[in-house]
Amino acid sequence: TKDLRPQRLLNTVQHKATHGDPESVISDIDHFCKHSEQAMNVGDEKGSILDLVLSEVYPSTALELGTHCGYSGVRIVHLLRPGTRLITVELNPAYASIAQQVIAHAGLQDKITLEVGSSSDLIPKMKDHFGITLNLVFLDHWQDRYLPDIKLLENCGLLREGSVLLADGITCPGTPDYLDCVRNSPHYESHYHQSHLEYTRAEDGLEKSVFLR
Ligand SMILES: Cc1ncccc1-c1cc(O)c2nc[nH]c(=O)c2c1
Repeated sequence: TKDLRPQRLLNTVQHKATHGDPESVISDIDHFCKHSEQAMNVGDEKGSILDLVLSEVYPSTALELGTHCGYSGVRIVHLLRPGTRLITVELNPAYASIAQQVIAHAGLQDKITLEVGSSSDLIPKMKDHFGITLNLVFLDHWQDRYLPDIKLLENCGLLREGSVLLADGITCPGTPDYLDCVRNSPHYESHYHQSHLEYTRAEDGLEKSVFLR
């Protein structure tokens, strides 16, 4: 049966959040997820760590893997300089449709390119299509894809010295093979920001890894 939570989340954003106001979209989604039902967005606690890393990196081009309902995409673009472009990739067309409407409600549709499809298909097309290297990659799609996708990003020449990878779900659901790589490879400098699984008391955190080339 179709998961109706994303539609209910969109309804609450469209009825409660102020059109064109990203902060009200973010706080409305947090309120909905805290008081109504669980969702797979990064949430307010880990979201503050995302904000902190973003303010340090201040990327001009960013890639997000795993759009879900658009919460973190809105959070990322809202903080960045006007010329910044975010490419966000979502495999599930139903989620992508919800996210597109959430992003539009926040008034950020001109700054966010939403690509529907698998990261492994879309990443190889990014160099030609966008002709850029990425300052920031936010990994929030599926933990089994984190490691293969960063290898793909490296091989496609999309990372440069200083590119920052920020990965969600490090402890819950957990990404052991990815962690082993970024923490032990000489090509990455890694740091774990401990936090909690969105809207719960379970431990989780974000891993920030700088690509050293
Ligand atoms: C929903 C949930 N319940 C219990 C444990 C973890 C999760 C959970 C939370 C997230 O933020 C996720 N983000 C991207 N991809 C995921 O698979 C995912 C899973």
